[in-house]
This record gives sequence, C-alpha cells and structure tokens, in this order.
Amino acid sequence: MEIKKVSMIGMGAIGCSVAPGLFKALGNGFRVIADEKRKSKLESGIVINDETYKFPVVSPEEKGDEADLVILAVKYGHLEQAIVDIENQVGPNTMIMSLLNGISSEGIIAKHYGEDRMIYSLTSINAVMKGNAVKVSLDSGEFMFGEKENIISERVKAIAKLFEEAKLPYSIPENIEYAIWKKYLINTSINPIAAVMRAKNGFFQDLDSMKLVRKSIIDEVQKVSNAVGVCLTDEDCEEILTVSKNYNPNGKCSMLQDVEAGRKTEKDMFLGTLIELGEKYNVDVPIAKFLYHMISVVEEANEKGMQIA
Ligand SMILES: NC(=O)C1=CN([C@@H]2O[C@H](COP(=O)(O)OP(=O)(O)OC[C@H]3O[C@@H](n4cnc5c(N)ncnc54)[C@H](OP(=O)(O)O)[C@@H]3O)[C@@H](O)[C@H]2O)C=CC1
Ligand SMILES: CC(C)(CO)C(=O)C(=O)O
Repeated sequence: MEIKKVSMIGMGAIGCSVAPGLFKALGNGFRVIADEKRKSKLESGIVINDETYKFPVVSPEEKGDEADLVILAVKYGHLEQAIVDIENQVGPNTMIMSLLNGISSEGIIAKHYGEDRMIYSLTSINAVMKGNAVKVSLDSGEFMFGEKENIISERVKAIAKLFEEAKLPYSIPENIEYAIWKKYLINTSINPIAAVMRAKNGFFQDLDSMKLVRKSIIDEVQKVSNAVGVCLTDEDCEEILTVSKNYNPNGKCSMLQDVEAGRKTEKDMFLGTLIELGEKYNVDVPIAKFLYHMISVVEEANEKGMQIA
C-alpha cells in the first residue's frame, strides 16, 4: 500500500506543522480542502517558519478525486462542518486521521464515516499561529498514530513511510487509545489553566506551585480513566508534569491562542467530556467544573469586549 494523495482540512497551527513536509513528499498529491473564503487566503500564501507556502487547494464541492488519507486539523467547534466538507475526498479505501486534541473526535468522525476508516492519532507538537504566520519547531514533540486494535497493519506501515518521507517525527505507540488519554492528561492540566491565567508555556516549566494546580485536575482525569477502564497510572500522572519541557517557554497552548484571538475555546472537548464521563460513571470532578465555568467567563468577557486589567 502506498499513499499518493493526502487531503488536509484545517490550515492553522497544527495543519501548517504537517503541510510543508507532506507537500515536499507528495507535490500536488497533497491538497488542502478549503471553501472559497479560506481558499483566497491560502492562495495569497501562508508563512510557516518564515517561508511562504502556496499549497494546492481543493474545494469541498469537487468530486471524483478521492484521497488515500484525509487529515483533520480543525478546532473542535468546526469539526461537524469539517466532517461534511471532507465528504468528496473520502472514497471506498480512504483512511481518516484526526489531529484534534481530546478523546472524542475519532468517535464523532467514525459515526459519519465508519470505525474501519479511522486511524487513531495525536500530536504533542506545540505550534503558534498569528495572522497568516505559523511558528513551529518539529523538535517540540511528535505525531503518534495506530489502529484502534493496536496492530501494525499495512495502513499504519504506509502512513509511517509517508511520515518518514515527509520528515515528520512520529511513533507508533503500543496502545494508541492509552496514548491519547495521556495526551488528554496534558491538555486538561495545561490548556484551561493557561487560558484563564493567560500563562505562556514557561509557567508550566518553571513554577513549582503550578504543579499543585495541575495535580488537582490530573487527579480527576485519573479517576475518570479508572472508571472507563483506561487506568492511567500514578507514574503517568507524575511524568506528565515534566512533559512540556521541550516547548518554547514563550510559546502558547492552543486554548490560550483561542482566547487571545477572541475565538470560542475547545472547553467542551477537554472539560465538557470529562464532566459528562464523570456524570456517567459517578465520579466527582469539581475542579473540571470550576475550570469549565472559568473558561465560560473568559469567553463571555471576550464576546462583550471586556479587557483583562
Ligand atoms: N496549536 C497547538 O500547539 C496544538 C493544537 N492541537 C489541536 O489541534 C487542533 C487544531 O488546533 P490549531 O491548529 O491550534 O487550530 P487553529 O485555530 O490554529 O487552526 C484551525 C484551522 O482550521 C480552519 N478550519 C476550520 N474549519 C474549516 C473548514 N470547514 N474548512 C477548512 N478549514 C477550516 C481554520 O480556519 P479559520 O481560521 O478560517 O476558521 C483554521 O485555519 C485542535 O484540536 C487543537 O487542540 C494539538 C496539539 C498542539
Ligand atoms: C502543545 C500542547 C500540549 C500544549 O498544551 C497542546 O496540545 C495544545 O497547545 O493544545
């Protein structure tokens, strides 16, 4: 199996981390799915690490040229529309990979296109987008992917080959669902706190007191993981506290970028999901609820144009 055509939806911080490598590896076999408005922005060029790129664009309406692999890199609030927009790129053998954070996007996409198409994935790379410019260091993390059943299938091997050719750092974890939960532990204990405090990555690297704040939500995620049967260990919870050390201290997590850009955040994907699972499995998650409400305040203040002092 060889991957010759990849279509990607979502050319923000993460999409732009993957796109240059895939474009170099595949040439016009790499396409960005974009409607008219986004297409004209992309055609005027997108600046990634100071280099301007003009990627081939395909409209959601264009039919008859399906991709071998479709990659989604939109925010959670845009997922439903993106699922509709990728439709003409999905043929009988197309694989679908979601780089969205959180533990829920694969299940949502699978409801529309079927579980058998899904390749489970995550990225630990930290990228920042401002206007049409993205800064990313591929050394800050990697991409992880695998089959839900954790077999090294021909599909997984083909994606690994593609990522090698594209010079994108990757690994295939022993258990992809577990790896996605570990990433969820990172995000639930960094993103909402960073968004409320307007804290750059450095706050999560150099402040001992921040560890205590993070531990309170980490504890809730661990309890919920036990209830659903994923069972994150105490070692995972400790390890996660140091995992952000490779990030640029002046960099910002994606939720802080949302708040600063005046966008709605992914609070439902991170905290809403935890609250729902807590209710379902009878696990108390008061810190998740508190953070959820704090983010709602930040979003409402943004909407009403109220400034932080
Ligand atoms: N930034 C980071 O460091 C990391 C982010 N993530 C996760 O990756 C996902 C993407 O985040 P990030 O890249 O930061 O998000 P961004 O907001 O930077 O980028 C999302 C992009 O998707 C585009 N988009 C949305 N809907 C569509 C659509 N229907 N068709 C075409 N384009 C669309 C947006 O365009 P427009 O602006 O025009 O709406 C935007 O350019 C999130 O789930 C995030 O949590 C994971 C790891 C790290
Ligand atoms: C890079 C990292 C882990 C920072 O929290 C992230 O996933 C994000 O920004 O959403």
